[in-house]
Amino acid sequence: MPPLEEEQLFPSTPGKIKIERPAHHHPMNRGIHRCFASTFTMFLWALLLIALTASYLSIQSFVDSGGRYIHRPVPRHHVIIGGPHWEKQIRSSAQIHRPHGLSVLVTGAAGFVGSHVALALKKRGDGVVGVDNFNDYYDVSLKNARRALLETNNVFIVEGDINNVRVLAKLFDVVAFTHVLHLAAQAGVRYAMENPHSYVHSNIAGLVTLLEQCKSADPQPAVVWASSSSVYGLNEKAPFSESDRTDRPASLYAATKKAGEAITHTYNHIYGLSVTGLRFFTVYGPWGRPDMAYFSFTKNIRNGKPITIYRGKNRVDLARDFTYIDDIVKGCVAALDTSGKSTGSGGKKRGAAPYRIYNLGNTAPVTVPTMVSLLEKYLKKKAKKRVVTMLGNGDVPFTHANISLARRELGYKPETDLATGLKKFVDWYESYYVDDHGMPVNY
Ligand SMILES: O=C(O)[C@H]1O[C@H](OP(=O)(O)OP(=O)(O)OC[C@H]2O[C@@H](n3ccc(=O)[nH]c3=O)[C@H](O)[C@@H]2O)[C@H](O)[C@@H](O)[C@@H]1O
Repeated sequence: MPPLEEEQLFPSTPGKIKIERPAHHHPMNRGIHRCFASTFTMFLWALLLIALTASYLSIQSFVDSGGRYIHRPVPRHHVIIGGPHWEKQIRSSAQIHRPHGLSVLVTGAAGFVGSHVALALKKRGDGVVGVDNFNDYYDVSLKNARRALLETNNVFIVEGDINNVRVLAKLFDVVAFTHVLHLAAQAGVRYAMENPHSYVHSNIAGLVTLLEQCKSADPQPAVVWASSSSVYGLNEKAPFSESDRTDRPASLYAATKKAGEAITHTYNHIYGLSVTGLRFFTVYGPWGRPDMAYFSFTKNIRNGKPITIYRGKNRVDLARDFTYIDDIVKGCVAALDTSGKSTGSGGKKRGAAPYRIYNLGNTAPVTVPTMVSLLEKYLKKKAKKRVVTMLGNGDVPFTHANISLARRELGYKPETDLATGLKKFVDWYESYYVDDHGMPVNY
């Protein structure tokens, strides 16, 4: 959260109360008036005291709860935003090296999808600047390793939260971004039951802060952002099409993504921002997220630890339309290339701008136990399985994307099946988690 200004913390209400002068100055009136005035003054002081105590308590509880529910950003070193050296790094990172290239601000650039897309854009000659708060939701050293990879490719990641107005304003001061690829978010479906406020902080408040910056920018960038397959919630019609119902989310995570779709629509409608929402379907692959099942199962199987496999109602296996990262990268890049321009500038709309939503899935759901047997095969080790029926934890029984719209309008065509993609993941995992002598390490 940006720091609150002093005026917001201590509203100057007392100074704004106007005390009317009495019309008569009769001594008795004066006595009554003095008595009344001193009672009134005491009353005012009491009010002031109560107001100050209340605002102190509410600030205190805000600060307290903030410390608990918002993931702690873990800076690598003292972060300085601004100054000639910083600006030089940003400009160099944003430099476009091909005709008609893009200049893209990638939020969540140290994340799984963010780091992959940032690299792909840079490699084809686009300008890319990242922003990421490096929070400790999962292993920060993995985020730092992704950052190191990006830095060797001249992609600079600014350490900052998307809720930080000053960081965003500074970035837009230095670079006229043509596009924003907004991937920073609190991810994870079931974790929303443990830490609901972190979802509101990043997926709602952070999104609005970013959109405010985008709408005021001149020129306005086009915005492409990560929604989620989870918005389909209790939808049972398969495969899931973009026009299907999305008003019955099964988790708070899904609800914040659905809210994001509504929020981005208002910025498109009022300010002429070009908006594309991408509904990702369980993205996996090398450099992935350790909180996801395929990743944590790999770790546990390799370390001989048990894994828990959730099962749905009537002992039905859960299934996911697992989508490989390289396919998702192509979908993101195509969405950026076809986004169309925002029409507004400096907060004023000048005409209608595109508002689009696409499924980016694989169209081939696979059950969780099948995913586990593939891992067992590649790791050459049997999993110690614990199967539990898990209801009401935010999970949906299956996901299955209809990708006709993305195929038609983005040329999106997933090419990697789960067996091939998981093999690539396990190969990466086994090369990443080794010591200096090439021996496997537990992390
Ligand atoms: O497609 C999406 O929209 C979402 O995909 C994933 O969410 P999820 O499909 O729940 O991915 P995992 O957490 O990797 O779970 C995959 C499957 O494994 C199951 N699972 C998970 C964890 C576990 O310990 N055991 C287990 O059986 C889950 O119930 C689920 O069916 C991502 O985590 C979300 O960020 C993303 O938005």
